[in-house]
Amino acid sequence: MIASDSFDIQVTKVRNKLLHVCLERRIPFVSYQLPEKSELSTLVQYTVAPRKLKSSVEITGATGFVVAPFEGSGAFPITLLEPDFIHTGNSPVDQIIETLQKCSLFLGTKSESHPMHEASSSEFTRQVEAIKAKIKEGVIIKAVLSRVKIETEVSSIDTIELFNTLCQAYPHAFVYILQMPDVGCWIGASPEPLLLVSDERAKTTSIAGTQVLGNRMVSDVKWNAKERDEQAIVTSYIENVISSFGITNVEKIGPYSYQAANLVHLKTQFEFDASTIKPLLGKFIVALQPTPSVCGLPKANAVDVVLSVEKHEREYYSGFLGPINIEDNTAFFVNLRCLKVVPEGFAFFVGAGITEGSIPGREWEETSHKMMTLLSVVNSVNTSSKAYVFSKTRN
Ligand SMILES: C=C(O[C@H]1C=CC=C(C(=O)O)[C@@H]1O)C(=O)O
Repeated sequence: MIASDSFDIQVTKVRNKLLHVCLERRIPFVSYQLPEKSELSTLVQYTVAPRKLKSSVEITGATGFVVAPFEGSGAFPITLLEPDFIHTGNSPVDQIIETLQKCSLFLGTKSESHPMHEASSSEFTRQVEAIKAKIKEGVIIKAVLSRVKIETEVSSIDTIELFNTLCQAYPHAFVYILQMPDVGCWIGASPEPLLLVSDERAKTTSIAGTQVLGNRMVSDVKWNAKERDEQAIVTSYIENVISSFGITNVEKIGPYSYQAANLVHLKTQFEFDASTIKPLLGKFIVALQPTPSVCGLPKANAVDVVLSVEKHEREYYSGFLGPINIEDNTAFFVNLRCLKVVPEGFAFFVGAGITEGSIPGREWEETSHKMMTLLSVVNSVNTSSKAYVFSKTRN
């Protein structure tokens, strides 16, 4: 073993200890890995419960970590964790663990469990047809249809180990685990930045159009008209939002093929001077979100169609989340490729963009492939933990 490996193992062990105490004591926390950054950050709030915001507009000037639902209904509040403690790298945890072990403030937090409806493939087909009918009527030009799948065979999985494995498997994604009152415990590996703000520059992206990569090189992937249309809808929406804020000199790159785990998407990136949006951060996010990559167009009609067609609550799936002003990072991601820990096991949330050219069976398959981003890692962790339990019982 080389020295840096043993250092990493030590760092992970220390962080695991901290995260396990937070989980056990139901203390609000988030641990995350930003894309292309190997160092993780863990934020813990143990003195008071995280703040509920009435609107994402309130995030302007805030410091902490925000989690916002797909749609701002009361049952799933926009939540801002304002950390009492931040852990990065190998900083010591013994003292904070001692404090957290004595913290009983959140032990009575009820488990955030809402009944969830799993659509069958025939129900999904009917829903795709219902959306296509709305497109024909001219009510919308695109809507994203999502579904939930609950995996029950996961009781032997340690969620912290799952999170660590996801961090290693997906260094280009935003990987997180979080637990907050009224939000619950969520784990994800999002490929979609909503807004990244550094000192001087801001970046946003349009992602839509999906294929399974398989054995191909990313550069060999060819896109058909339906996929290009789907991506163009998201791109033009984002361009309109940017220009409605009077932002000029926008550098636009794409659309180009972009690998996200087992999949490839079409992506367009926009970069511009951050000074205009910094004082209007919340307003800008409200204008961007939910983008047609998770909702549809026109936005208000698409929200209505999605809410009337889907039989489950999206909760925090397809909302956004990320740090604000934490260690110089303000980085929001669309909450995709995610799961919620529920009493029955893990609830996976996935969706696909429906346009007039959509074929229901293909859209169902696409959602199944999207689910594999997390499910393949869940299965690998599950197999290794079952093998461990088996070898322990035999010895
Ligand atoms: C809605 C999801 O993906 C979005 C992001 C990339 C490509 C998408 C698509 O091709 O439909 C979706 O817009 C999801 O992963 O649940």
